[in-house]
Amino acid sequence: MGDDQLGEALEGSDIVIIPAGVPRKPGMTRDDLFNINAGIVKNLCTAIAKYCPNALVNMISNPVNSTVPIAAEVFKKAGTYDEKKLFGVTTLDVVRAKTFYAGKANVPVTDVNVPVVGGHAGITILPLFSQATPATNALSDEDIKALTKRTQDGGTEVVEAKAGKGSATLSMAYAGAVFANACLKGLNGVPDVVECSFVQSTVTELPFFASKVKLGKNGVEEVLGLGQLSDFEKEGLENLKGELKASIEKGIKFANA
Ligand SMILES: NC(=O)c1ccc[n+]([C@@H]2O[C@H](COP(=O)([O-])OP(=O)(O)OC[C@H]3O[C@@H](n4cnc5c(N)ncnc54)[C@H](O)[C@@H]3O)[C@@H](O)[C@H]2O)c1
Ligand SMILES: O=C(O)C[C@H](O)C(=O)O
Repeated sequence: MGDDQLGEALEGSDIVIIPAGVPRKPGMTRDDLFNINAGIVKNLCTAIAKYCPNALVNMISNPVNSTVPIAAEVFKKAGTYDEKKLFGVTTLDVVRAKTFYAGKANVPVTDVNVPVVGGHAGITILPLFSQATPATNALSDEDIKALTKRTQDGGTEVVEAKAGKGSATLSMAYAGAVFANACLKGLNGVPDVVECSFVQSTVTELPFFASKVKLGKNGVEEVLGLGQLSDFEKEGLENLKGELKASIEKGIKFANA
């Protein structure tokens, strides 16, 4: 298997999920994967532009905060870019936020929803527990801070537990399936399909940002706003912008070098 078979694998695809590349080892940040994964993603996106330019792309390969902008630049150069069709998969952050919230609030996880906005690395992952449903009074400010930190560090926790044998795989498979299924539902005209994703955005001044996105027959139907934030979340939002901006710019620069 290799580049020779890419055309055959991609032709006719409505959706392409990209999990290719190296995972972190303990002590690494997602950005430490940039040097290897940026080239892999660039190569795959060049092939997507050639063989299935209309497909929705679900980007899983890290660092997502940079690989999504790389993909956008590759598609722009090829003349195939459609901002409605490019998604950074941040569903695992939502899965984690839901799980940790359900445990602390003592509610069934299947009933829980928590939007997670920003990006997909460290402090750029911003769970909005003030908007979690079902609402609860059982959580103190300290609890919210701890849940936020655990959500932000969830990937690192797994990488450390696996001690050099990779990163989250089964939970990512679940999250990847949830997100791809939502995309397929949207393509098939199912109404009101909403998931968080890292997409081209005007929600903040940053060109890419994760927030709730309504999915439809052409991919993104609407990028939804942030809603009411708590003071803690407002502070988190301001604090993440510098790192997220730098990661986005790094991807754009790489793709145009
Ligand atoms: N977005 C997320 O939430 C999330 C979650 C988990 C993992 N990840 C990322 O997904 C990526 C893969 O992680 P993993 O744990 O599955 O790693 P893995 O090593 O288990 O799998 C990576 C796969 O990529 C393939 N690959 C390597 N180079 C390739 C190339 N040039 N072209 C095509 N395929 C290639 C390998 O053969 C392997 O099958 C990593 O970058 C990881 O950080 C992201
Ligand atoms: O943490 C990682 O390196 C993999 C992935 O991004 C995750 O959140 O589990």
